[in-house]
Amino acid sequence: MKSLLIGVGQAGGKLARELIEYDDRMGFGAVRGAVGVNTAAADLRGLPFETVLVGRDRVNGQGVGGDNELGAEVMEADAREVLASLEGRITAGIESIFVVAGLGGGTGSGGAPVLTRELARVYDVPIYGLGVLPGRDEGAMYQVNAGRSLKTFAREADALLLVDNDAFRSAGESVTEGFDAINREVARRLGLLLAAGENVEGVGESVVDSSEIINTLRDGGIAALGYAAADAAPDAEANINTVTSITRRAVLTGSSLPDATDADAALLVVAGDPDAVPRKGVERARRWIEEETGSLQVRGGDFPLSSDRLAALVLLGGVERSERIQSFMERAAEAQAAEDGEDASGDSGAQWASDDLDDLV
Ligand SMILES: Nc1nc2c(ncn2[C@@H]2O[C@H](COP(=O)(O)OP(=O)(O)OP(=O)(O)O)[C@@H](O)[C@H]2O)c(=O)[nH]1
Repeated sequence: MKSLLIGVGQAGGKLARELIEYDDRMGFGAVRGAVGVNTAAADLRGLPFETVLVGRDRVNGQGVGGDNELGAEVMEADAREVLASLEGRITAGIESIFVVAGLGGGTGSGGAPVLTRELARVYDVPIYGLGVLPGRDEGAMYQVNAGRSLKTFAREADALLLVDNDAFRSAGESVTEGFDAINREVARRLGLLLAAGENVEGVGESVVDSSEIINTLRDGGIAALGYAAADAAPDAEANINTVTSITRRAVLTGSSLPDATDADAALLVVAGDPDAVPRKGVERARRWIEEETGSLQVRGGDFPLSSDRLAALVLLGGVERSERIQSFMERAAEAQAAEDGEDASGDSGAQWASDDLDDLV
C-alpha cells in the first residue's frame, strides 16, 4: 500500500525516519516519502526529508513544551503551510497517508489530530494515524495529554494504529533508552504491512493487497499490529505448527498494543517463501484469531518473500473495547482528576465513552 508519512513532533519525525529507512533497506518501495512537522526547529534538523516549522510566531522554533492545546492551535493556524508542502506528493499512486505522532507531548499530541482533520478535507485516500501512548512511568502530563489526544485523533482519522511505549521494553530499560528499539519494532511491523499490500507480481493465489488492509480498518477506531517470526522448514507440511504458533505470539506477545485482543476485524499476513507456507496452518491460525478476538471478519493472505523464516503479521481493527484501552483511559482520567484536585475513583473503565477527558478540538 503506497503511503506517504507525515511525522508530527519529535517522536513522529523519528518514527517516520525509521520507517523510511526500513522500507529502503528492504527495497520495498511502499513508503513513497515523508514530511516532518514540528514547533521545535532543533528536532527537525537531521531528518532526511522535507520539514515544516509551524508556530514560528508563537514559540519561535522552541517547541510547545508539552502544551498540547497550544500544539493544536498552532497547527490550526499553520495547516495551510503543511498542506502546501504536500503538493505534488499525493500523486495518483498514493493509497494512504499516515500521520505519525507521540501522544504524550505537545506538538504531536495536539497537532496530529488537527492536521488529520485538515487532510481529510482535501484528500480522498484514507488518512490513518500512528500514535504512541506514553509508558506507565512517564509523568501525569503525558498521560493526560495522551488521553485527550487519543479520543480526538481516533475520531478524526480513518483509523488510529496505536503503539504502547511499554510494549517492546526489555527488563530494566527505561522508556527513553528503549526508544530506538521500539521505533525499530514499529517500523518493521508497519513497513511489512504496507509492503504486503503492494501486491507482488506473479505469485500465489492468496497474496494480500491494499484493499484488505483498508477493509480491516474500515470501521475506524483503534487498531493494533502484532508480529512474530520463526525458522521455517523447506516443506510446507512441516510448518503447520510454526504458523499457528507465530500467529499466537504475534497477537499475545508481539503486539504494538499488548492485551488488546477483542477486535471487530483482523487481517493475518503470513510472510515467507510461498513453498513453505502451509494452507492448513494458515486456516488454523485464522480460526484461532476468530476465537481469540471474537471477530468473524478475519481476512488472510500471503506475502511472498525469499527467506528461510516465516513471519506472521496480525492487524486488529476496532480494539477500543479492549481492557488495555480501558485501563489506559482510566490512568489518563486519574491523572487529569489529580491535576484538577478531584477524585476519579468512581470511574470504572468507561472512560472511552465518557467526557471526563475532554476532546482536544
Ligand atoms: N516510541 C517513541 N516514543 C517517543 C520517542 N520520542 C518521544 N517519545 C514519546 O512521545 C511523547 C512525547 O512526545 P514528543 O514527540 O517528544 O513531543 P512533541 O510532540 O515534539 O511535543 P513538544 O516537545 O511538547 O513540543 C512521550 O510520551 C515520549 O515517551 C521515540 O523516539 N519513540
